[in-house]
Amino acid sequence: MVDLLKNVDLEYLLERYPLDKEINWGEELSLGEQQRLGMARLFYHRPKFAILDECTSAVTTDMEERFCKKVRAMGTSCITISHRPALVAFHDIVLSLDGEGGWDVQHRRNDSSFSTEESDFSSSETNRKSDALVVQRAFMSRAKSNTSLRSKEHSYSTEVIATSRKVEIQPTIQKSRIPHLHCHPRPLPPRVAAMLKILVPKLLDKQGGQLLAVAVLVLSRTWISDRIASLNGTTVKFVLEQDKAAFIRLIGVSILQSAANSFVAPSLRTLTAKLALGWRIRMTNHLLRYYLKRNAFYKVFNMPGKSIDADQRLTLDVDKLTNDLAGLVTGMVKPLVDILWFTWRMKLLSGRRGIAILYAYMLLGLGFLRAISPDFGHLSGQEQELEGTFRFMHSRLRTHAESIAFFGGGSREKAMIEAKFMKLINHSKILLRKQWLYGIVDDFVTKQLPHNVTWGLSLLYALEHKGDRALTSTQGELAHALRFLASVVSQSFIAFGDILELHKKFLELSGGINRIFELEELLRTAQRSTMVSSNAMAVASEEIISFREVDIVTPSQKLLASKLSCDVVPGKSLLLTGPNGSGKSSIFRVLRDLWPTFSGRIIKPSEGMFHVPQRPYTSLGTLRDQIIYPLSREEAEIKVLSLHKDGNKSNASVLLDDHLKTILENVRLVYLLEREGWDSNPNWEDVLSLGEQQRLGMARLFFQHPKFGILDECTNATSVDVEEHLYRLATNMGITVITSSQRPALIPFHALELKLIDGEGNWELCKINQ
Ligand SMILES: Nc1ncnc2c1ncn2[C@@H]1O[C@H](COP(=O)(O)OP(=O)(O)OP(=O)(O)O)[C@@H](O)[C@H]1O
Repeated sequence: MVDLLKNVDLEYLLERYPLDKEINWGEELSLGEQQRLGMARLFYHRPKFAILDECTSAVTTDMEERFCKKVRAMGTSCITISHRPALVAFHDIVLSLDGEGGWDVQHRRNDSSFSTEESDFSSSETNRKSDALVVQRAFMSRAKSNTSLRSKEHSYSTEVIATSRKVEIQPTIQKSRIPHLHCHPRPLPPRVAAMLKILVPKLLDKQGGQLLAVAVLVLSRTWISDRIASLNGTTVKFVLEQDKAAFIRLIGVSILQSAANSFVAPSLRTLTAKLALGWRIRMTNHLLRYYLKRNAFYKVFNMPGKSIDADQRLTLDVDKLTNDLAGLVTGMVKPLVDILWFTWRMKLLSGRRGIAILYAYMLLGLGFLRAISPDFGHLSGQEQELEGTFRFMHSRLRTHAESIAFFGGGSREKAMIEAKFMKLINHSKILLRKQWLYGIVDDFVTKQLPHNVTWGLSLLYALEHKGDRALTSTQGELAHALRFLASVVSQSFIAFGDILELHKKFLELSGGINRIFELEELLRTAQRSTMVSSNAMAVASEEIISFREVDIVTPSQKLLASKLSCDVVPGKSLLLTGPNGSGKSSIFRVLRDLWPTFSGRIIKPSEGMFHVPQRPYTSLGTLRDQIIYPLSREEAEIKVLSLHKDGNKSNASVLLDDHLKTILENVRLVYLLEREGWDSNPNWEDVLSLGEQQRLGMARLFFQHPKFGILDECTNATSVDVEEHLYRLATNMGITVITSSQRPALIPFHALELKLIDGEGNWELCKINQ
């Protein structure tokens, strides 16, 4: 393993992460590091044939050539998909496709030149064909003269104008830095208070009305239960007295009561569901307000050493919590009302002694059950977390379906998904077992044993009852009273059971509340976490992007660039170079406030800066939405109107589409418009190639037309000529760019080069002399 990592220059990962540690590699490794890991995988498997699909586009050309040599030495035959002419030297056949059905195969001759076997390229019929021809020529000229491109690349000289102080690795200093997102978890009571503030901000609103209606319905249900209990006793009395007329009257009353009861129960259920829905809206809106502000979602997902399943918490957990809470309102009000009502009834029937016996039993039972109850809150919190991990495994599979399918990784993924599923199931089984055992004791104490208490109380009542037992009327009265007493006692015990149940529900709820409010607290902290040290500050200026003595530090506290200082003024673009993992994208993350600044000063425009990231992103929506992202159509129309200084809103839509069409022509994607039209809505990530997605990224830049463009290797899947064309366009439009790239062909478009030397803090700023 160590040798494999050495082969791809990743041995430093062993110092950072022990071999057996599970981390979120996708988030913690740079794209180049991930691609090198991919090559390590290839060297490990040593296959006879390998298909390499632009899998080294983010590593330097030198390293790519080194990999090709090693693959050859292993005796592996490759089919390589690439835009880099340098790789032709390692292949015997070149197949070029023009995307219009045309293709061309060239074979290597003995003298290393290539002969065309079959060609379908006619004199440029379409733009795409002419593009393909340019690419093909670039490949062939590279094959003929392997050095010609290099000599072109090296026709620029650089002059060092600033450099970092020599940085030695100082683990103790790095350890003492403050983590990127850090907050102290609060105890449960303040979290409950915060939740109540969100859910019930005032009593007199729609939700307050619903809450009141629930309380009224619960009261009426208790009253109806009491009446039914009383009727129960009265039936026996009338049966004993054989009073037919009274009996029929009683049946009439009973039917009316049953009808009322039928109305109350479903209404209560519906109102409770409405209450839950209302609370879900409030809670979700509250969380979304922080989640999608100032990129808090990024900070939460990129916490070092801790993975927060925010998606699960925002969706299923909030739903469960609000449903449980609404259920708790009836669950809490009902037993409390019941217990008060029936206590009063008990007092009338059996006096203080009866109540004392009843309460003594209840308190003892409650104490006993509390003592033996497992920590259901923690257990159900854990269950929700495991549920979240299981879902996450499936959503990862969906996101990376194509790569996994190419690797044939189905069975490995199955094993991993099954492992997570088993963990969830085992936990659920433990929880079920604990619930079952607790349920037995709970049932015995709250439902079974109370029968004996009822008997005891009935005996007490009968002993104290005065009257002639021989008389039928006395017997009837006694029978009525005893049945009523039995009903009252049993209702009291049901209420008592519900109160004990509440304890269990509270415990379970506390797990949900803790999960949601842990996220809420992190999101709030993320709003404030941009500047960490008191020395650090950000200043807005329209004309410059400047780093003054800024430390670039990863979330896992590794120093990448020490006291970085450099200025980018309009017209003087900056090229950022350095080996994979040296911190090029990290500088952009700090610039965009995704990672906090620990020291120094960053000066940047408050607007007029547009980032095109390394990994392309396609949003949901039409082709139009892709180009204008992140603006909405209305905002884009306003932008175009102001661009054309046209106040006529009815023209906006046509003007916008014309403008976007020109941009598509510029990035050579107009065939997408012909193929898909303006309004189709496919899943763009699936229907566009990586290079097409990258060109769309550049189309976004041209639409935004900012003063500064931050381009993070966002054209490395396009051919060199297209890349040069795109940069020429940006320069002509007056966009000053800060580019992270491994491609020397981009040097002419920049005035400065910032070299990150080793990813250990050292850097060098050079002036490019054209
Ligand atoms: N979220 C993170 N948590 C911890 N470490 C990270 C995180 N993101 C990146 N890193 C580490 O920081 C270092 C710099 O990463 P960065 O993405 O800036 O590299 P890069 O120079 O842009 O590389 P490439 O050329 O491969 O794109 C890498 O070693 C990477 O492993």
